Amino acid sequence: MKVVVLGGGISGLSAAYFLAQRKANVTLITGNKLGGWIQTIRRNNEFIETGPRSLRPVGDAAYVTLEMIHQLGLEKEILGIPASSPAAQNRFVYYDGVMNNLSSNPVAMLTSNQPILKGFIPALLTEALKPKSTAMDESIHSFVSRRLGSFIADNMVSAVIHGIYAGDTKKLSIRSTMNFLYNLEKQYGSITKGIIASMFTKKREPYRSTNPETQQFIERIKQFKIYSFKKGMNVLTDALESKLKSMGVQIVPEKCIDVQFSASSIKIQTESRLIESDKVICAIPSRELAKVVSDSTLKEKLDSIGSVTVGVVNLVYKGDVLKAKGFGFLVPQSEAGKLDIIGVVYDSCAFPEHSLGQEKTTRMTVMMGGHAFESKFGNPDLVKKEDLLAIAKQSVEQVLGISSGSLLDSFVSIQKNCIPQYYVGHEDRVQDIHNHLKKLSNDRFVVTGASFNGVSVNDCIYNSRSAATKMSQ
Ligand SMILES: C=Cc1c2[nH]c(c1C)Cc1[nH]c(c(CCC(=O)O)c1C)Cc1[nH]c(c(C)c1CCC(=O)O)Cc1[nH]c(c(C)c1C=C)C2
Repeated sequence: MKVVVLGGGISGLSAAYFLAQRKANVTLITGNKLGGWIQTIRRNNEFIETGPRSLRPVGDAAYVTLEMIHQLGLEKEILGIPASSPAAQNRFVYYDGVMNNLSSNPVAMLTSNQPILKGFIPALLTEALKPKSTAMDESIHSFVSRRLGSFIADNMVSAVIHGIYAGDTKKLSIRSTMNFLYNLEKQYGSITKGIIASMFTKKREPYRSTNPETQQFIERIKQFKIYSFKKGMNVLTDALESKLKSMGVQIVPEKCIDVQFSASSIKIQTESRLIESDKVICAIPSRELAKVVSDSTLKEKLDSIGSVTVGVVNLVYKGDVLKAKGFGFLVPQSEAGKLDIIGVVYDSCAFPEHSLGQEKTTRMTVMMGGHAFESKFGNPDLVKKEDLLAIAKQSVEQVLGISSGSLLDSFVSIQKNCIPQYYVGHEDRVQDIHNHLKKLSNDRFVVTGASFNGVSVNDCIYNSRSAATKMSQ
């Protein structure tokens, strides 16, 4: 069976891998950026990441990722962060002019007297008395305000959503982004009642590898809170590329410029060739696919899935400049008038091994814009990188009390449309796209990737595996 995979990011690479494992004849059309958003850069003595920088080893999707990592022979390349590390324990939210610690220890957090936790315990206690909504979907902000009050929605939840989607809680769907909370209300009438009830319900068996050695490896890595690789995240995409070559996958480093559906096959036009295939797994962003299909209804549906741009500024300071160690800090939407950044990851706290020099350095990544990119900084194509650098530097130095003379290196990237946004109604929109594609291609063209069903690297790999299983039947 001949299958074409579109997309050279983690979704495309892993879809090609799972198909090749299932003995399909695979052609992978990667475009010119293998690895997609995963890009590690070695600068002087530091590895810096401009995209995803760590993985979480929790849940079925994570276990599938770990199984693949083991099959790729990367077990010795892993850098794990134990639960005792400050990077695993402390996540800060900059609110009301101070750093609030959303510590991984819930008792320590709830008994602390931090401004962001004002009214949190009473809100939790009264949540169970609030009526259940019958709406099929609503915004995160509306859901959280209804159940826990607008203070928690505006501050704590807005900060957390900045740290995952760089998105606007008033537009994002509760059903598609925080499905566990949505389901608790639907099933038990309340989040708190649902949490208590689920403590007494039997849990579904987690995903297990059929290979005992692989399962042992998964159990070992599960002990970490997060992990990366000794030479950064590109270790994973590079290993996939090498493996695909050794499995006989044909890699075409060209862009797809046209897709035609016909009764018997699908025709993919790249910059220099026309490839005809029985089946296609499309793992490029929804809006990119919209540009290369001619069916106007499909185009419109694909274009309705939005995305946001994030300005990513990597900074390297001389010495240890962080007074409080942790994963980093987030800035809620309520602080947007005071600070022009949405979050900062303290990379050197999590992965000190990514600094190779003799002298101590502090590496951090400042995230800017997201849903507010255009209103804050203007058109992403016209924004000057030096302006973003100046804002990022000034913001972290002010908030963290760092002396400006200690900056050793910086790197700015503008990641245009890097995070898909699951707006209210996303679930129906995605179903509509699947149904339409089914009609057009008789189930021979499926879409996967971060635009549809989960933005994390683990979700992308898991969904690519499901698509590969479906296509190889
Ligand atoms: C400030 C911006 C961002 C930071 N990370 C991301 C953005 C936009 C991107 C991102 N972060 C997470 C995911 C999902 C993948 C996953 O591994 O689950 C994505 C796409 C994970 C995540 N990061 C934070 C939270 C609460 C989560 C959810 C899962 C978890 O609990 O680990 C917090 C967080 N993100 C950033 C910072 C600075 C931060 C906390 C201090 C940066």
